[in-house]
Amino acid sequence: MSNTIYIGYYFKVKPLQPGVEILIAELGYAGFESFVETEEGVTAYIQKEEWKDNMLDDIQILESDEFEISFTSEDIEQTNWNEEWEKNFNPIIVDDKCSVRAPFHEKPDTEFDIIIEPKMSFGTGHHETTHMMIQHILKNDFEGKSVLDMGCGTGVLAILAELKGAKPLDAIDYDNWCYLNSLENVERNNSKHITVLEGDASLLHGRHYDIVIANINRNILLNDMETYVNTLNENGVLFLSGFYKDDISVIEAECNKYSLKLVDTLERNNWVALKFQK
Ligand SMILES: C[S@@+](CC[C@H](N)C(=O)[O-])C[C@H]1O[C@@H](n2cnc3c(N)ncnc32)[C@H](O)[C@@H]1O
Repeated sequence: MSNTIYIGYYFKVKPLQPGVEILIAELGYAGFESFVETEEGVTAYIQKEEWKDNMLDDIQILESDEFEISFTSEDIEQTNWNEEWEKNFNPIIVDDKCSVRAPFHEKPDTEFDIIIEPKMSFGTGHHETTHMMIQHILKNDFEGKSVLDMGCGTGVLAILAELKGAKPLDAIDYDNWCYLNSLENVERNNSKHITVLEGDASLLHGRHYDIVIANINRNILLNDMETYVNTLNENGVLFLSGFYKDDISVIEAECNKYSLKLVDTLERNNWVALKFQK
């Protein structure tokens, strides 16, 4: 193990749920790499050289009146993340049909069983947006469809889409950790039709899909929407998440510009996941 020094930020969150989930998502977007949840709060880690003094400025939940959040920080030696995860990562089951678990959990009795090496990537199914995207995939037809999972994190959504019969599939993430973790998970789940790529929307030129799944965040989605739409086949379907209920109008307006129609909305703890039809 290297001697990388991390800054560990320990946040106490009251009330814990759903505050802790929102906090983790916002810290993840800000650049924190790893999180360990306990019953009292969450410790967020970032490499010392990645830390910038203004990093907490955009964490909206810290300004919220709904939650009381205090934090302390300290320099720490690199932790064995897997060990920490093993202590704190519970399997999840979505709609009695799909389990997402780590290799060290017992196999549940579900139609779809996905094994994720948790490590540091987003996408263990615990976040509301991943949960709702799994629900969308479960209730839609993927048989024989070509699929793009943009911002794939652990690759969980692409893996489920393949289990539902989709092929071929591309899973793309601009983060090297997520790219490597997706490769590992694709192999572990024996997903034969998924190609994992490292990069962003600039990779999409000349590629076409029946279904595009993108659980990223409001600003990236707005910025890259035209590229997503151009990559979508006629009558294609676009699933979007990574933003709050309040953002629906701006996301829908952007989609309407390209004649995409909002046909289904899921909501969970103020987060939403939308289905658009081309
Ligand atoms: C909210 S996570 C979703 C992960 C996974 N798809 C899930 O549903 O759990 C967003 C992912 O998008 C990636 N990402 C953010 N901006 C991106 C961009 N411009 N292009 C590609 N990936 C991006 C992040 O690295 C992160 O893994």
